[in-house]
Amino acid sequence: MVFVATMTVLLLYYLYHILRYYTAKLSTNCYLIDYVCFKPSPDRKISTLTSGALINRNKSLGLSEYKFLLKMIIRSGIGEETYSPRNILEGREESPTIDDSMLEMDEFFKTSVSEIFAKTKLLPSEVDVLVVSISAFSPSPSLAARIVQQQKMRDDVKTYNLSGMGCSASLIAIDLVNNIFKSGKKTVAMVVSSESIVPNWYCGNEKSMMLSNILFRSGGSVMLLTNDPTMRSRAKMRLKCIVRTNIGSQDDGYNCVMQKEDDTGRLGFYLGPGLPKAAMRAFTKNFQQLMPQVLPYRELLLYMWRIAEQKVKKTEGNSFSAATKINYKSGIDHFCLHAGGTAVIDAVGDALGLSSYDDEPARMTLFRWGNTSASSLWYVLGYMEAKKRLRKGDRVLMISFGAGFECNSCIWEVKRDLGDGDVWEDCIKDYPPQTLVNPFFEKFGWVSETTEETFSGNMEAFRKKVALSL
Ligand SMILES: CC(C)(COP(=O)(O)OP(=O)(O)OC[C@H]1O[C@@H](n2cnc3c(N)ncnc32)[C@H](O)[C@@H]1OP(=O)(O)O)[C@@H](O)C(=O)NCCC(=O)NCCSC(=O)CC(=O)O
Repeated sequence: MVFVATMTVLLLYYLYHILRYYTAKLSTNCYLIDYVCFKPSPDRKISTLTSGALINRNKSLGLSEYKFLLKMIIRSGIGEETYSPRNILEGREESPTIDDSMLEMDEFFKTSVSEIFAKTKLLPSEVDVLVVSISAFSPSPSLAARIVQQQKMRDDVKTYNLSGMGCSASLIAIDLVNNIFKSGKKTVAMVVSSESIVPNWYCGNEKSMMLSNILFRSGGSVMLLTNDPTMRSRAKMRLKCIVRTNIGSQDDGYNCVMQKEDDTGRLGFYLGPGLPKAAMRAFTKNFQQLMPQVLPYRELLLYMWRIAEQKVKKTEGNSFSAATKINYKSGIDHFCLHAGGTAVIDAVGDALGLSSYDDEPARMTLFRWGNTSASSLWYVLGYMEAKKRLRKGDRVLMISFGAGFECNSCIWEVKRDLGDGDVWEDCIKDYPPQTLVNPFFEKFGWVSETTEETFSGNMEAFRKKVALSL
């Protein structure tokens, strides 16, 4: 009798631990419950005419800078409907205040954070972990604390505030959450990603710093994630793997994106001409690590064979040129690329042999929203969803780049057919448009034909003509 009782207790004890082990294992998955992107109000749109007036306010620009800006704007892949902070629209870009920066953040927080709770029917009090990734505005108390205050979150919520980590910070935040989830304790995490444009509008005339004014626009995204297996039927996607690469030990990688002052002391973001090359180097390294987790064995063997062949024959090129015949689409269904700029999208697209269908979500995001930095990936994903491209079982590759220089990528598995329109709802039927040409050339094309002699070097007369074109 005693023996049977002892054996039963022992059996129950082992069963309990086996059950706990498997429950904990199940709770280490990372599920994306839902996400929302921010759509600022229509009065914040920055059209060709508003941009023209904005450029004309910068008295430090000479004819060569006007020509550069015109060329860049025409080639940027950015359309007429992106959003700017209010201080810039009000003509106060040279003297931003903390209140201006807070206003830009608050409009996003108050709309999108509230929206995700309404959408998921979760409560702010159910959030255990909050990670905010906003790179270039880091006030005290932190922006994470501001969200806790606005949403009246629990006093044991664990907050993390990632700053200075650039456009790739949203995947860095996901990586952080994924690592927290590995503890096995059931957790709900919220990631809030955006960028602050207000304090970083560049009012000088250094070309590599003016470029950021053309590319970066206001936006933001909020994601709710969990490792709780009881919530997995509600989840949109499950994280399969995430790979992070940092080439900051190499000077050109470290220096190619940098917040700095120009020679006259004007603050801004420097985007070096070497950025696309650094991005490709980081991407090559990142992808080498990601590939074994993505490609089917046949493609993987083919890839390794090609690399070996290249080494034996001592032919030039990176792992992508070695692997030109590799079919990446055999392991990935959708390519969610950071909408950082046309050169970056082109480079990744060429390396992976992507079709115009594959890179359409990134190009359309750049056109409609501009480079919204850390949040841009989620607008790209939103485009895929609004187009009803994401089907149960599909794999989505997200690739992001950011200051550091970092390339971070991950694979998501779609858990059910998705078709939420979110911020694309009212316009998705118009995309892709017939042309991505913006009206800058039509309005200001004459600038490229202008020489110093045309205005006898009189920039005031030149600016007056620009004003008349508005
Ligand atoms: C700016 C562009 C749209 C221009 O397109 P083009 O097809 O015209 O490009 P191009 O290379 O022929 O360049 C045209 C002219 O611009 C000049 N030029 C190009 N890039 C420049 C730069 N960064 N600084 C200064 N000049 C630059 C070239 O020398 C050339 O000059 P000339 O005419 O005299 O020969 C593209 O180059 C682009 O998308 N670049 C990458 C943008 C970028 O850095 N995005 C990432 C943002 S950072 C990010 O997203 C992450 C983060 O911040 O963390």
